[in-house]
Amino acid sequence: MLEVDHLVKRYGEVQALAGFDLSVAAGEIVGVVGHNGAGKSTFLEIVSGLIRQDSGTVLINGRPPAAARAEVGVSPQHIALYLPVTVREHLRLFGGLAGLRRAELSAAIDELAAAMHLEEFLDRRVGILSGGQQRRTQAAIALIHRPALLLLDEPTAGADPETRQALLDVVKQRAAQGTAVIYTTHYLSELSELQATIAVAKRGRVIARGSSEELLAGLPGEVRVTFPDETVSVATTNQSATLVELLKTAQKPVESVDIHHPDLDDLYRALAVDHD
Ligand SMILES: Nc1ncnc2c1ncn2[C@@H]1O[C@H](COP(=O)(O)OP(=O)(O)OP(=O)(O)O)[C@@H](O)[C@H]1O
Repeated sequence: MLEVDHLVKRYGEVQALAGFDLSVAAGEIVGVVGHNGAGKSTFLEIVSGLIRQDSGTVLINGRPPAAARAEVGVSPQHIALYLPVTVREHLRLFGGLAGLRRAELSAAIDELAAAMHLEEFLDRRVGILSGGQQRRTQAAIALIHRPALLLLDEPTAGADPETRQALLDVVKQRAAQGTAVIYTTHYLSELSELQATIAVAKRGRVIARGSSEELLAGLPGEVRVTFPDETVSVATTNQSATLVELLKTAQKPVESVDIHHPDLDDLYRALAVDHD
């Protein structure tokens, strides 16, 4: 559905993308993770048709971004809304621009308002909404015309748990209906919940791709057991077996145990070591 081949983009001295490759199938959710400045937003801006690459290709159902705008829904990282305009007017405007007719548009607004918990403030001006409510409005704009490709750039940044869950549920539902989704986030737990394929971006390239289980498998976690006079800490890929062993062989009272499972931070660290 989306084929991205060797994208390169420079901003003066800064090499934002240095050969970025990614493919996404219909119905697939790909979570793009990576340190600040890895090139995630630049990649999404090119796929959205907002900026142009220096070289490389992007094909959305066989067409370049400029010819495929109607098929793409975008929720940018930074809130981009018209403050004096209501939520409903935003959805009407963007739905209308994407070609939805009256009845279709009203039905789409009602459906999204319910799914994203927007009903209560549908007729309020965006300028007086909270940050989380603005986030939900921004995501709803991306979804209103049922795009075949959904680009969500940190859609849950600063969102409360209710907003986050509403968004995750809608994304799962759309993917199940065949929408291809690219989702950038710094929260690996969201990508696990979405059962997303993870693409790790580093310095303008995708350096690893797989499920979170695949990427985290083999990374060591840690088991720490605290005794009255010392703390023993063991790096291990099998935390429960290591803990049982430590407790069995302990010759003194145990004050506390602490198990650390590998997470996104460990993944970042491991990748940094492997690829520097
Ligand atoms: N308009 C611009 N002008 C100059 N440099 C830019 C511009 N946009 C991005 N950059 C630079 O390109 C690099 C990649 O930025 P980008 O925003 O794509 O990273 P990111 O992975 O989305 O980061 P974050 O997680 O912080 O959102 C950074 O070094 C950034 O400073």
